[in-house]
Amino acid sequence: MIEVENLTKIYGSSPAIQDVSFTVEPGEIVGFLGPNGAGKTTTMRILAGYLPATSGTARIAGYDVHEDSMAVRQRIGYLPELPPLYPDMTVEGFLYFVSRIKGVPAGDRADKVKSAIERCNLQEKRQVLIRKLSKGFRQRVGIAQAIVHDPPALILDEPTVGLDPRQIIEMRNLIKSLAGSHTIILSTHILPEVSMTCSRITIINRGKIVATNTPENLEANLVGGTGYELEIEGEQETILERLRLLSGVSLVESVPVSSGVFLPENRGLYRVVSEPGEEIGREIAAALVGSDLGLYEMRRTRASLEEVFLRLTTAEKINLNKAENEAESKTLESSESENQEEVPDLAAQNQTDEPSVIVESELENQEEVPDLTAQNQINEPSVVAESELENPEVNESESVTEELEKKEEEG
Ligand SMILES: Nc1ncnc2c1ncn2[C@@H]1O[C@H](COP(=O)(O)OP(=O)(O)OP(=O)(O)O)[C@@H](O)[C@H]1O
Repeated sequence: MIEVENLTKIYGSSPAIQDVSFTVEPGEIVGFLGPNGAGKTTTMRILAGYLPATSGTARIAGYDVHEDSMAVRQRIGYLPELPPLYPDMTVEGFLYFVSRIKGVPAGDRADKVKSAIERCNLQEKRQVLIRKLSKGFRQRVGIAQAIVHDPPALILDEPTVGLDPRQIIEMRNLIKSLAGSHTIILSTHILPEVSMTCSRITIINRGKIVATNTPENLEANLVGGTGYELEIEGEQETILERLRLLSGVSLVESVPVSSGVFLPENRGLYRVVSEPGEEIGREIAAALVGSDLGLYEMRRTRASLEEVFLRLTTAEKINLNKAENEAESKTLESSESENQEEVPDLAAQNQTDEPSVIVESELENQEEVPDLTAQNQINEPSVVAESELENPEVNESESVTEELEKKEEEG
């Protein structure tokens, strides 16, 4: 449904995104995750047809976002970081307005608006002026305007930004409820956002895709092998020796006991990591249970998604061993190149041999087209005067008034 290939955008001489490639399958929610300034908004705006790429292609439902921008806009709902709301309209009035400029036939508008209001749980705010709504409700109106024409694809840029924890949960549930019937790409810099809502994650850092996978696979792949933490009674050297003899084992070490944790005499903590792809749980248990060594605890460990994200976006070394971590934090001045070696090159698949990059001389003027007025241009060019495109803020109230007057005339 969404296919992005080698997308590059250069502002001046600085690339905001470089050779970005990913796909979103029909009905899927993909999280586009990255730290501030990684290039998420740039990518979202290119996908929504509001910003031309310097090179590369993006297609939605088979239509090129640049070449077939009108066809694309009819098939997407876009929630920008700052939703384009008209504060002097009521929720319902605004959604009617949007449905009309998005080309919903007059006879279908009432049903579409009602459905968007219900899906976004806005019934009680139907007649309330948008400027009187809380941030959370405004955000819901932002989603409602994105889905009111029932587009197959949704592009949501930081949909929970500025919401309180309860509103965030509501917003996540709303987004999840839209999956299946819509294909969704959701950008965020908040990790729990993607792990709770998305079936797949694409991680972007400094304008480049560094990983794309399910949350589970990201966790598993990055660690390489599977880790186990063990509490064993016996002589340390004997234990280490026996564990090292097991096949498929890449690392065996003793783990210092954290302060505040008490272990009886002659008992210690150990960590065993398998070779990539090896499953060694059975062998460990078989080697210890019934032997002269006492196995008191055995726990499988994995890197958390948070560790994966940090590793991919800061090139920090994942180290599951707390003691090593503490020691290492003192000597974190390890060279950048060393760190880079430790980050798996998951992005390699996205890189071409000859990245073609065209520097644009003129940057901003072709991009700052506001959402609603741009839609107007497509479907009903007469609704918004050209001057509004140049100065949307000044003319916003004018166009709203015009719209309200028209609505009054209509009925
Ligand atoms: N209009 C612009 N002109 C010049 N540089 C820009 C422009 N918009 C974005 N950039 C730069 O491009 C890079 C990517 O910005 P972008 O807004 O896409 O990142 P982001 O991941 O959405 O960040 P955030 O999470 O902070 O919103 C940043 O370095 C930013 O400073």
